[in-house]
Amino acid sequence: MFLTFYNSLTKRKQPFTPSHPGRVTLYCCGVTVYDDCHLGHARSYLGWDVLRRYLRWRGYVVHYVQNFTDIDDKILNRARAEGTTMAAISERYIQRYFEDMHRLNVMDADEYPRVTEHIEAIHELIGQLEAKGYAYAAGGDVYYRVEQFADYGQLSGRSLATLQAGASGRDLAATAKANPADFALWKGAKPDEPAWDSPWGPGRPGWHIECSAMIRARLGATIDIHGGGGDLVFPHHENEIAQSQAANGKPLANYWLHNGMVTVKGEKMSKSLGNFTTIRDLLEGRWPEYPQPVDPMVVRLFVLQGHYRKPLDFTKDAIAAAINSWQTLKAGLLFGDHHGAALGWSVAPLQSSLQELSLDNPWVERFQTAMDDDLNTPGALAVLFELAKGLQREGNRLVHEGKPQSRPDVLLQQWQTLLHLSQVLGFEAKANGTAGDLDEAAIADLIQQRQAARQQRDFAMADDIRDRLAAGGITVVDQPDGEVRWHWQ
Ligand SMILES: Nc1ncnc2c1ncn2[C@@H]1O[C@H](COP(=O)(O)OP(=O)(O)OP(=O)(O)O)[C@@H](O)[C@H]1O
Ligand SMILES: [Zn+2]
Repeated sequence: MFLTFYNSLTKRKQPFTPSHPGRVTLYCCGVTVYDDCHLGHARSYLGWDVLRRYLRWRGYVVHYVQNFTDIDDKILNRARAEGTTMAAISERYIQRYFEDMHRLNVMDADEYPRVTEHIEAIHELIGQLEAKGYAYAAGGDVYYRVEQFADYGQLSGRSLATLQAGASGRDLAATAKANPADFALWKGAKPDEPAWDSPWGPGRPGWHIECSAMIRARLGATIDIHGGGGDLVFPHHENEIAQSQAANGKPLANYWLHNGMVTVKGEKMSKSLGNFTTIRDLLEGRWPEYPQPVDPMVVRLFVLQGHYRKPLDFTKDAIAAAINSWQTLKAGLLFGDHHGAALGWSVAPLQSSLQELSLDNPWVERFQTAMDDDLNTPGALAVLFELAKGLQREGNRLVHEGKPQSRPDVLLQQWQTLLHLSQVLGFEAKANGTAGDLDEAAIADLIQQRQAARQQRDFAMADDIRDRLAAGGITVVDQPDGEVRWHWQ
């Protein structure tokens, strides 16, 4: 079995071979830090988190770098609106980025370079491009001369001729560009804007140059994998390639991976369209469609139930389905906590390492086959759900019939397999203390409210309360005699 990725550069699935055996260099474009992250961002970084976890699980040492764009018009506008500095805005949203990602159990990157820390490296790169004839200064700006780079369009498939035909005369008139397809490497300072000194006069870097400079500074000329959202293919990634390859004389990345968009009614979720839901609003019960706290693992499940390259529509139904699925998976993950003692297990949950799990374990094999196939997380999750459902059935037998069908050691192995494989996808269940957890008084209260709603034939309200209980891990069972029982899932 070998690992394959769909490479956007070659437009086909390819076996993965890193430049140095056993080691992987990975760079993913990071956020522009002017506001809270929405679910589109969550998808992107959850996706790369799983890529990274999976590479590690496959035995690679991964060096993962993700930038923060901390120089940008949007940050500047926000700073102006709040009467503060770009640095203060960036700092705030970098901290909030970490809070959000930690809640989603996204592992920290090895390095988080910022543009403001790489001004020198950017100057050096622009200087080299200029010396090689790929860049020219004009009107206080510096532009990349696209015509000079024969491979322009290799990633996006857009030819220079089409780009030129599509560019309006206005583009050219508004700047000092020689050709409408050229793009800014350095933007001359405008009055009242933060500016950095440079050999071309004061100003600030264009957007694309930052990634080329940071990749070279932190990871070298050629990296194994470059990731980012599909919306970045053109112009951002095309321009990264043009800059890096022209300056270094080597390819920028051997594999390009792009995630599909989170959409709302078919449109990309984005700040500019105003159709976004932030991660924290969803987790903290402020999404009007589902005004209850959502477990961060539900977000992870919502994302991973789709293949990373496909669009993913954010709807109430999709979240409700993920809530249900998480209850199943969580019950499986907590099987040992709930039933281990009754089964006479003495082994602490994660004591056995993966190596100790039998290699011909069919679940591990199926999981790996799915993930090796361009990170087929829906396929991998199907394996986890099969395990979780089997354990849940056995838990019920144990509770209701006094003993399970399978031997306790077989169940132990299944449970440990489930824990291990879930961790590869970043799923962890806590027995207590998750956002949705309720204490017994609150449960009794909600059950009473549900009964009252049912008596008033307000079934929508009754269902909402049952969902709220389910989100807290409680199953409500209506007895034929009208009694209501509940149990932890
Ligand atoms: N709706 C989305 N679905 C999936 N990925 C997204 C979505 N929106 C942004 N991303 C990805 O998140 C990463 C960070 O994006 P960035 O900070 O540039 O946001 P953006 O695209 O400007 O978003 P917005 O337009 O909402 O501000 C990029 O890789 C981008 O492709
Ligand atoms: Zn980038």
